Amino acid sequence: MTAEGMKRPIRRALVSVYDKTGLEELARGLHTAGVELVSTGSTAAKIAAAGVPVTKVEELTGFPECLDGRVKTLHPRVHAGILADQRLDSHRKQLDELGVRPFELVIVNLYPFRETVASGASPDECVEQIDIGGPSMVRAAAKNHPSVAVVVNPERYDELLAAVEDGGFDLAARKRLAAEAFQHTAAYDMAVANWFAEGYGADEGPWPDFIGISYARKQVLRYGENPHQPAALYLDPTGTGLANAEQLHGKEMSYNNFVDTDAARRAAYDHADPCVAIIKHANPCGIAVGADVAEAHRKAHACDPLSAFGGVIAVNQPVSVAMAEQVAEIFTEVIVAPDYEDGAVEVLARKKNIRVLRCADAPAAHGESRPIEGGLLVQAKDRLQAEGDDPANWTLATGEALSADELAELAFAWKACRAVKSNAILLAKDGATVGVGMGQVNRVDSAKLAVQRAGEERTRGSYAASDAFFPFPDGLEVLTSAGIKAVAQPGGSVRDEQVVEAAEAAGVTMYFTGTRHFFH
Ligand SMILES: NC(=O)c1ncn([C@@H]2O[C@H](COP(=O)(O)O)[C@@H](O)[C@H]2O)c1NC=O
Repeated sequence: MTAEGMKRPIRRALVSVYDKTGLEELARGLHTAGVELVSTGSTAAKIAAAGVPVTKVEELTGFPECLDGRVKTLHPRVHAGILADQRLDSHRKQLDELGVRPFELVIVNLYPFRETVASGASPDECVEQIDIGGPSMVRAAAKNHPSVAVVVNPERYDELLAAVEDGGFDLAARKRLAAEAFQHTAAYDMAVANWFAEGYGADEGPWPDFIGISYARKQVLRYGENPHQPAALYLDPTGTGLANAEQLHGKEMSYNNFVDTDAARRAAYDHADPCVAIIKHANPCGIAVGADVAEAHRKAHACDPLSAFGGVIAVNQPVSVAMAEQVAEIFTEVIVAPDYEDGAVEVLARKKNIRVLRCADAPAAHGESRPIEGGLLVQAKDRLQAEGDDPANWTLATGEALSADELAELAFAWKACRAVKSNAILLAKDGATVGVGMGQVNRVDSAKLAVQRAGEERTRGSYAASDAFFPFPDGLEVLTSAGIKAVAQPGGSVRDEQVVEAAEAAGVTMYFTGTRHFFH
């Protein structure tokens, strides 16, 4: 037998758990298998109440649990029992001399620090929930995995009982458990370190001097952006957002599906009315609002049906059966919505492959980050602001002031433009995009693309938005000569005067928003 396959029988276990899920069954099972149990305060009380013999830690240490539980297991009799390397004659001899008996199993889970912080508890209450003795035992047992098995997750109890009855865990299993244990304490410490950094660290503005990130693998993906790139999806500890969406139907999500679905949600949630965004390669090929989601979808799809083929659809409200019927007619990679009305998923499921996702959370408002070589860029999310994105705060740069309805049309174009990769020029009419020019390295080409996509008829009388100022009049002139009615742009170029003159000469209304929405 290989060393990896060698099992270590479990005779004595140390059990100290905050989360007591499954504890009684576990204790009974261990006892039946002949394992002696040693345990702390209320864990021991619960085991004893279940009629299972248990030794209290304080009987073992000869020292009372004290300081409101701050000191329970922090004792050499406990830690020598966990840390003795049973492969070494010298360690076994020392344990004998000291009268310490070894543990072969440690079962611990930690005080709920993260949950306590999330509950809005006071700093003192949060600090009290920083587990000290628990991580010490977990780390000690994980370090000593050649001799000790460590279990930190109640979901492993069934597996644990099966292993105990089967002669114990082999070394390979103890290594896996040790890896899980160190992940558990590392993620725990990361939460503590972040909390301290945010509250007590040397901040600069809102930026803590340390950001700890812990991710746990959710799934291995078929491949990454391209088939030769291996890829996987990891989850952060928030348990929210797209990465945690529930898949109701369809093929497994791919890397690109996730990227596009993220972009689609970003676009769809900018509008209060029922809104549908259709995304290809992280850019919108249609965004529209409507009286209901079915109408919004028809309008969004009409923007660019050619590009919408194989698109990713996000909706900001539950999908109706009527909308599902429409989507089922079009080849669609993914649809994501906060929910689905009765029967809608069944209609969508007529297409075998379409991935149907339910994600109840709106996209999070907190910061966003982007790794660069050797570092991480972090910024506040580009949300729509009260100023700048509210037409009430815009400045009329030239032309006739728009009516309230017309201004709402221009505001829709402005908001929709935020979801387009820079340089972005977007044309809209009747609460729907009609032409989107995205991702060009100059604004003139983006303008040309938007006009070309909209076509002559739809461009005439449309409402245009530019994600950043026009550095020269040329980009604007592409739009005005194609007949747009009005345009919203941040303003702020050194050549604003020339740009305003060009708009004036064309008889086009121009508003300065004062806010920029670059999106790279
Ligand atoms: N201080 C200690 O020596 C100590 N030893 C174990 N704990 C924790 O106490 C909890 C279990 O305590 P109880 O059995 O009293 O419910 C576990 O979450 C364990 O991680 C401790 N608590 C905090 O550090």
